[in-house]
Amino acid sequence: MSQSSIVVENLNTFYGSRHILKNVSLTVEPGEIFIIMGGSGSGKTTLLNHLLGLLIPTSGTIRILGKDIHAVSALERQALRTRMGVAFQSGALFSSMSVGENIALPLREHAELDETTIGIVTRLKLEVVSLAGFENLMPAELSGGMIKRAALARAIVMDPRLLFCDEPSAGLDPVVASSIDDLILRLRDAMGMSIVVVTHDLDSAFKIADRICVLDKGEVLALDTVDAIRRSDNERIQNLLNRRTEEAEVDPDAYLRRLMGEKERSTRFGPQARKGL
Ligand SMILES: Nc1ncnc2c1ncn2[C@@H]1O[C@H](COP(=O)(O)OP(=O)(O)OP(=O)(O)O)[C@@H](O)[C@H]1O
Repeated sequence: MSQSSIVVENLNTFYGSRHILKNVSLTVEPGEIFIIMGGSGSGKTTLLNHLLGLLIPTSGTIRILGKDIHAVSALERQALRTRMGVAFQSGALFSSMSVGENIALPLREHAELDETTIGIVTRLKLEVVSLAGFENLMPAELSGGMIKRAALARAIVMDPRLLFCDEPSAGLDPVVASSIDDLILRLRDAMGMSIVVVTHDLDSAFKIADRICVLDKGEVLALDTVDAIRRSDNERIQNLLNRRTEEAEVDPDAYLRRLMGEKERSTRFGPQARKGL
């Protein structure tokens, strides 16, 4: 069997005396789309920062592409990072540079390529994310969805073996969010890299995930396939899934009844209804 792209073993993190990540162990396999989910404050960003080598664990190990990210030399760590692409939630494009310049930046910093080749690679990657012809626009001229696409183009410009996406559909309307999901699936199929996605968006997670890691208060509550997570009878997982239902589905009649001070009659959100999720 081929080597896992990421292996995390017994990761513990403290912020001061607060135990934030508790004995987290997981693997991410080659070509897998691996989702990290969990409620606010559950530790998703902290875990992502660990996978990127930006935080030092209190205890435990993190192996990226076979290397312990904190045991290697600074030079090796730098080399590892060039094999990892990151698309940040905000896009994190430089506002003073055109879209094309933003995407070319990693090539200029890390690859020894002439300007013609940099231009070709940049335009190729823009094409991959359906932004061909937009290279001369400035980030401020892009829509929210286009910013996410440009951020993905920059993240893949070095042909990474690992791609990390932080809340790729945050702030987008459902149609645009779904097109970003499709793009993530397409990137994995075309480039074969492992993709780690941090998201709050359950629909997106269910659509693109091979496996989902559910964090709860810094612990791995579940780590399994989409089907297994959906079928889980673990109450905490069901609560997490149902939170989405309650937020997403506002029953206007029930709302009015509540405002009128009537007792809830509808069983729509009752325990039986939840089981049908
Ligand atoms: N630099 C820090 N110093 C102290 N505590 C922190 C720090 N960063 C995060 N925390 C705490 O660690 C816990 C986990 O935070 P984290 O940002 O990883 O959660 P999250 O799941 O990404 O949340 P969200 O979805 O709201 O972004 C939270 O209780 C948070 O308050």
